[in-house]
Amino acid sequence: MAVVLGPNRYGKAETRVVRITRDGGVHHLKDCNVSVSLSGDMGAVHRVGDNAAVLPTDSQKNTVFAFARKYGIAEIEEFALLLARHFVDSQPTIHHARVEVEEYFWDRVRTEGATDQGQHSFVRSGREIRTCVVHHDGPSSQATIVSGLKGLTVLNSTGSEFHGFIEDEYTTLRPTRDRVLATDVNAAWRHRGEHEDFGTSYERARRALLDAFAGTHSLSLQQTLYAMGGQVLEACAEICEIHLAMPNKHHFTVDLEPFGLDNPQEVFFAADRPYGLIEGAVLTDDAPDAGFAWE
Ligand SMILES: O=c1[nH]c(=O)c2[nH]c(=O)[nH]c2[nH]1
Repeated sequence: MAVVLGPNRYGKAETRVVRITRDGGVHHLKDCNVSVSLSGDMGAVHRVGDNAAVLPTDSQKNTVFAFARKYGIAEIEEFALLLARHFVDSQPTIHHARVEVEEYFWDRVRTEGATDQGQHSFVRSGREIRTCVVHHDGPSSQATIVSGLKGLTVLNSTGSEFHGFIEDEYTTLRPTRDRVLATDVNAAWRHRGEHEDFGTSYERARRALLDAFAGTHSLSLQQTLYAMGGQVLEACAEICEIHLAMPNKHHFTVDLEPFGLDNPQEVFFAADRPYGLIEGAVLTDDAPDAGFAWE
């Protein structure tokens, strides 16, 4: 029996980089978490510890900071592409780069009455986290770009039903015609190509997700998921595939009868676990092959 090296990759995970751009007294903040993962001619380092082909993860981290200084961070997809291309194109032993970036939003602090407030004071936003994953494997092939978001928490206080499901000997769930539907939207969408306005595209996709969540009278979270994915694809011609993972954040109507009280859908127990986890992909029928986009 012979032992061989299987798929492998390595890189610096979670470089936290904050880029401040000074526009006179007005500052702009970009707060990111960058994870680099490289692969290539890594047989010798695994077999005999020969590091000649290895670009240290420490250098990868330094590159993230240096690029943030040299080029700034506009859209996270552009920054990820810049890094991915740099690692593959500058190092003959590196054949593939995966760069993942998370962006954390900050809002300006604005104080009543003061005119110069908010120019350099920020409060971490309660918004979702914006994400992207870029793969690049050399000048001959197109990079793949997946954008997305995590933790977009939404709730419909009515307009949701769940009935008609299988009832077996273990079923206790009662069918309902009116329930609270809440979820944390985790979504990742694949762009058809490289040349996008990623900022506008992100806002359009996010808007479509929210519009579809609010606008769908839901018979199941699965139906809502499909409607949300479909609306993103309809609103954004530059996107060909979307993956969604949505926990069903159950809100159980509390039985207040022991206290002589009714509860006409007003008081809920918001359980945090266990939760139903609904996952699915929606794509256009002409979506090109995904390649390694989802790896
Ligand atoms: O929208 C739902 N989908 C399910 O599959 C499910 N299962 C469950 O217990 N509640 C729900 N709700």
